[in-house]
Amino acid sequence: MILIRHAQSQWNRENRFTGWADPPLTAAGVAEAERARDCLRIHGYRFDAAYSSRLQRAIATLDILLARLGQDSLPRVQDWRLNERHYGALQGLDKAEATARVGAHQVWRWRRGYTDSAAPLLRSDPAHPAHDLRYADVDPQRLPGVENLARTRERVVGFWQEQIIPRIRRGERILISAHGNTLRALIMELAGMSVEQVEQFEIPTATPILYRFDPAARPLDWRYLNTEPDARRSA
Ligand SMILES: O=C(O)[C@H](O)COP(=O)(O)O
Repeated sequence: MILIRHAQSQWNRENRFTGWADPPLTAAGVAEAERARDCLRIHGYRFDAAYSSRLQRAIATLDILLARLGQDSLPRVQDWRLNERHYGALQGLDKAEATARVGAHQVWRWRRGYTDSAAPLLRSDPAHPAHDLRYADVDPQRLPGVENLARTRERVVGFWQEQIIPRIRRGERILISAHGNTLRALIMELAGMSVEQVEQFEIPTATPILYRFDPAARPLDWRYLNTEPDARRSA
């Protein structure tokens, strides 16, 4: 299985809290995704199933990866449970401005703390996902106005058990394009990380992670694939 955090988005570049907001990739992000795709192509990766969140930065990253792997026609599933952790009222704020206002430690707790979360978006707020038609098929009670990493982990693990484990048991090769915090939560679960470990764990954009499993879908190990042009052949 290959996991990948989407390439640089407009709000990554502007250093703004993003969560379920939906900025596009930047030109640098497109180039980053193309480097990841070349890395997968050189190693001959092919996939039986492809998943992303419902946010365009993850969908576009997946499309770029599949296009030149000759897998344009592979069906893609967009599952809301792969969306980034919902950042509540922080969404859209500049991370540096937030740091100036409340201090680096508080901002770190919001971003990396396992149980911390910011103020929620109210259900009456038009920006709450319950008003977004893209989630019209989801039970509105399940749509968050803010999440900590623990809550994010619950929905990602639900997705994992329902969608991915049966495929791995059938020997299928899976590609998942998602987000920094959903992948932190998923790898915490698969690798058995402690809360202290996951709080220190960062995932770079557009860097493929190769995850291996035994036939019973028990995780064996994982590593990053090196996308630097000179390193690709020997990775
Ligand atoms: O949602 C965001 O702002 C980013 O995708 C991830 O942000 P983080 O590094 O602050 O968790």
